[in-house]
Amino acid sequence: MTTTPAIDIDRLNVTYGDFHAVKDLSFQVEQGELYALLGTNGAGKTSTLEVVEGHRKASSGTVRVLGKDPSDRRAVRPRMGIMLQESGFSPDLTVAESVRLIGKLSGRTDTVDRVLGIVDLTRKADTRVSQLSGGEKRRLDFSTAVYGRPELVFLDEPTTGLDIQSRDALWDAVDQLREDGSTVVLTTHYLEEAQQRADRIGLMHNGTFRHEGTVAELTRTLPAAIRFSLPAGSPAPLLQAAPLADGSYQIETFDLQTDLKQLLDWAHAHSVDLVGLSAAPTRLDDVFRAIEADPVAAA
Ligand SMILES: Nc1ncnc2c1ncn2[C@@H]1O[C@H](COP(=O)(O)OP(=O)(O)OP(=O)(O)O)[C@@H](O)[C@H]1O
Repeated sequence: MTTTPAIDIDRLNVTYGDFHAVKDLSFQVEQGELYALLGTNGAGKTSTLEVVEGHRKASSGTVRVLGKDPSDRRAVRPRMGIMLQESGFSPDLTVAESVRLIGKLSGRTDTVDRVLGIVDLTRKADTRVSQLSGGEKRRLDFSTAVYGRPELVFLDEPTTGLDIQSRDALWDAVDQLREDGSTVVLTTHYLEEAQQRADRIGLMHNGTFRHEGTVAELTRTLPAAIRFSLPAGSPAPLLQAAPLADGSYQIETFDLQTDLKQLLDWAHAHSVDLVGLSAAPTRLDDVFRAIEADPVAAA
């Protein structure tokens, strides 16, 4: 049985006057997935999400959210929890009043106590928003994503300003939402979070995808690096080891395990110490840097 995707985007375009911010973008987010929409600054992530969240009209293309047109706010809004970068709660309201307001505005059912417990603000229930710290405000923002266990959750830079404990607690709560069946769309510039959490990633640059897939699929687009130095008087290293400016060597490889074994076998056979040996798999950061450094991609 095929299920309807939580988000289905077909040839989306967003223009601002003459400026083409999103260009023929197509992708789907499956139900229950954690999908990270990542990209360079100005890539078009916010423009895309504004259409998906029903805040902006597409210039052209088709967008379906939970099987509906996102501009049909009454049908879609109660089923979505959106944690923006700034939720803009009134500074005069207390934390409990703000959470109650989320319930009224979203139309979902929950209890204020449960939500405050999840975002760890129970002790601040009667504190005014204006008196919260930056991290506490961010946790209050997160209530919008938690209240009433929405089917589809958007997290826009959710952990910015959070200490490590609050970050862990937020991700535990996201795991819980997913266990309850929610689909999660994440945008973040903390790439290691996307690397750890995302089922799939759409990587945008200049209004379109440069890559889309699992972390393994994205990182497979670039070689991994093995680095080492050799003590003076060592024999010449394997052919594919390129000398670097600091006197060390680097082997770039798409088959880290095989090449590392070959290097270790060579060192053993020649009784050579590989000084400062490191073998780093490709990370999402490397894929990003390669996009920014690529003159064709940057055009
Ligand atoms: N209202 C607007 N009018 C004109 N141009 C806009 C408008 N909103 C966004 N843009 C431009 O569209 C492009 C995409 O912007 P968008 O905010 O969607 O990118 P983003 O991927 O979210 O970027 P960032 O990571 O920097 O937040 C940028 O070049 C931006 O300057």
